[in-house]
Amino acid sequence: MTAAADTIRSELLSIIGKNPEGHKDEAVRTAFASKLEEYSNAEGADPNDVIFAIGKTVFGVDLPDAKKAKTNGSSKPAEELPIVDFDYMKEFMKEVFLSYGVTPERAEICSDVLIEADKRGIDSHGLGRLKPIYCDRMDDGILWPEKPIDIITESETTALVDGNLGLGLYIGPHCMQMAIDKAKKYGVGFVACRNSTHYGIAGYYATMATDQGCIGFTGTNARPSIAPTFGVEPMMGTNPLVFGLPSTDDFPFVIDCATSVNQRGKIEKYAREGVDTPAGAVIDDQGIERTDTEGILRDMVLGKCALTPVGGAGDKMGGYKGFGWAATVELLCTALQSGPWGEDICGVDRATGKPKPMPLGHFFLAIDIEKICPLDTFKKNTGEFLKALRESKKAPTGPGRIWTAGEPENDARISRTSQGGMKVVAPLQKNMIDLRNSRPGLKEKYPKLPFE
Ligand SMILES: NC(=O)c1ccc[n+]([C@@H]2O[C@H](COP(=O)([O-])OP(=O)(O)OC[C@H]3O[C@@H](n4cnc5c(N)ncnc54)[C@H](O)[C@@H]3O)[C@@H](O)[C@H]2O)c1
Ligand SMILES: O=C(O)C[C@H](O)C(=O)O
Repeated sequence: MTAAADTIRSELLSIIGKNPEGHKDEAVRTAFASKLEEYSNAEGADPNDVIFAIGKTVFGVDLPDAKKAKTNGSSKPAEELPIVDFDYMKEFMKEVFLSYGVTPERAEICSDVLIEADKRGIDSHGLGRLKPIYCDRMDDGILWPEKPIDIITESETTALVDGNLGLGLYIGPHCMQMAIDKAKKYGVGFVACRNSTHYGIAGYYATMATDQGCIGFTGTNARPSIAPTFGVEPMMGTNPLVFGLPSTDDFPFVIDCATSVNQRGKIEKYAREGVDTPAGAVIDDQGIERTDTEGILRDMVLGKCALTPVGGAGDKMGGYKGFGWAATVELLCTALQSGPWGEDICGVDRATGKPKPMPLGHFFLAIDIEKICPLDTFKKNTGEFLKALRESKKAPTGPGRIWTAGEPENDARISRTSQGGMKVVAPLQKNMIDLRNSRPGLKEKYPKLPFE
């Protein structure tokens, strides 16, 4: 949120705070209505801000949707953003990878991992990451578009792989397929990987396993972000710890999330939308909560603030559990691989500010279910339990529905597909235009993008 929007919002809160019965007073109602409209026109105001709901239900001020703020970094409200077809978007991303010299087969898989994030509604890790993360790192020479994948050690059921700082987006699928192939032969397959780079949504790999009748398990480390419980220094990546299990549902059970309250991509998304980071997700070097999104992103690079583990800071809500899971992932990504962690993978030389390589580790485990019990039996057992969870008694205070992991992503896929694709927010439109204008061959292929 911009400082101007923030100030107006504080004024609105102050009107509410100072006038507990203000909604009954015509003068207060008028003042609130005009301030709310001012807020709705301020750059960076959040159209989903609860203040609009308070305005409507308490003060009876119902601004038309189009007035509810400049959204998504654009002067257009969300409903006016262009919807771009997924296939178009995937092809565009593939062309970008090809323009860097990535082979067609690998460019295809890299763009598939990214578009899958957008299809699943994981906006933090799809098109939004093409640039700044992957393209900028290739431009900076800290991540290589094309490198061999070397097998360092291998047995029937295990392997250690070296990605040579190529794109994690093709190294990840390669390693998970190795683990699945081993599982299909011997029951289980475990692949540890070193010298890789950012591999995108971990759930992609768990789903590769479930699609092939396996239980999938994966994790990756990442640039240091999470502080230990009772600490303030970013020591661990946001380190997703992810399981996938097939079921009779139309979608697998996939618990795909970071071991921090918020991951960094989500904070980048808040920045694109111009909104604050929710309190509790970030602390400064004194352990004080921070919500200023832009400042957080800047200071995280310098290691001056940290993300809290799942469960939050301290031990009241069990933050030490998230801390333990994040540490487990970091260990599984470094101990077998003798890989670096912490400042050695922060991506920036903190003395000079220059970008530096960030060799990451991943792990992938696949278990072939048929080697233990019939796949259909397993799916039926999982499906029945998940259905029972969803059908269990709902909290009267909640939305009246229970989801199981993987379901929100399935819902997003259905609704986005039915709307014809994805909304491309203004900052991402700009990134696409920049890439089209700067990458060889793209101007000819894309003289006009769908939103131009
Ligand atoms: N490559 C990396 O370094 C890296 C690091 C961190 C995160 N990530 C990726 O970022 C993505 C988002 O991570 P996140 O931590 O923001 O995830 P999140 O907090 O959005 O949680 C997503 C998970 O929770 C489930 N879920 C969501 N709402 C639910 C509900 N109401 N009830 C039941 N289940 C629910 C989803 O099905 C999903 O499994 C993931 O794909 C993750 O793999 C990648
Ligand atoms: O951005 C990272 O370094 C890891 C991950 O993708 C995240 O968003 O936290």
